[in-house]
Amino acid sequence: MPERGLLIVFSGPSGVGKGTVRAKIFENKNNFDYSVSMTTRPQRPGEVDGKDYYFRTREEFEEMIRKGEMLEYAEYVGNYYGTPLTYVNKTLDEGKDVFLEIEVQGALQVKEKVPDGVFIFLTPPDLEELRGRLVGRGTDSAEVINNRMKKAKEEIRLMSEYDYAVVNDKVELAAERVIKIIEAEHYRVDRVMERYAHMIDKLDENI
Ligand SMILES: Nc1nc2c(ncn2[C@@H]2O[C@H](COP(=O)(O)OP(=O)(O)O)[C@@H](O)[C@H]2O)c(=O)[nH]1
Ligand SMILES: Nc1ncnc2c1ncn2[C@@H]1O[C@H](COP(=O)(O)OP(=O)(O)O)[C@@H](O)[C@H]1O
Repeated sequence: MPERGLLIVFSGPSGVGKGTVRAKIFENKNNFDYSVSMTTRPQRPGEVDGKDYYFRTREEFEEMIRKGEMLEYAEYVGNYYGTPLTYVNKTLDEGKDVFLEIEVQGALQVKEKVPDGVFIFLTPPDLEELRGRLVGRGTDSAEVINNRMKKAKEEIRLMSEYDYAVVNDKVELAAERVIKIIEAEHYRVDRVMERYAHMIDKLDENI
């Protein structure tokens, strides 16, 4: 059996740049896979079903919840978003790290279930900059942007629940910081001791 991979949870308020930083991270070859989320929100132009999200109806989504097929899910600005469990488990079992990009409520559910996950919060340098990015992206109406800003403030308050906070001042820098965190997590002493249990277990032997 290969060593189980790490579950990496990457969150931050809407518009902070999660998608952009994630794309930068995945430009490099890494030993982690992206878990494609399921959502009931309408598909945006350019988005591909099965790549950006699995776009599903509310009925289909609720059926998955009923069957216990979601690692976590949340309702966010009127739509469901969630992480299908099968892919995550299969990939971790193969020894690969899995990267989840999810909002805060979902991240807190994962923390309950997988306490040894790596929880990384992406934060904007300031709130004016965050609003500017949401406006600049041009995908949401003024009303939706106001809702997202309100939500963003609640989310930033929950930053303290995470293990790491990365400021997204520059995309390249933020991506580099995340990659370094993941690398370092592999060398945490508790993880290494587990990996090298075959050696630790022999310390009392006369070798
Ligand atoms: N809990 C949870 N949140 C998710 C999941 N997938 C995406 N999200 C979050 O849902 C929020 C809204 O996503 P989206 O509609 O794509 O908007 P955007 O991230 O602002 O472009 C973001 O904070 C996403 O990170 C998921 O599987 N579970
Ligand atoms: N470091 C950054 N500096 C300036 N603009 C950024 C930065 N990171 C992301 N953006 C821009 O901010 C907007 C929101 O980014 P996006 O990745 O869609 O955010 P999220 O996935 O967190 O909602 C996009 O237009 C993106 O190009």
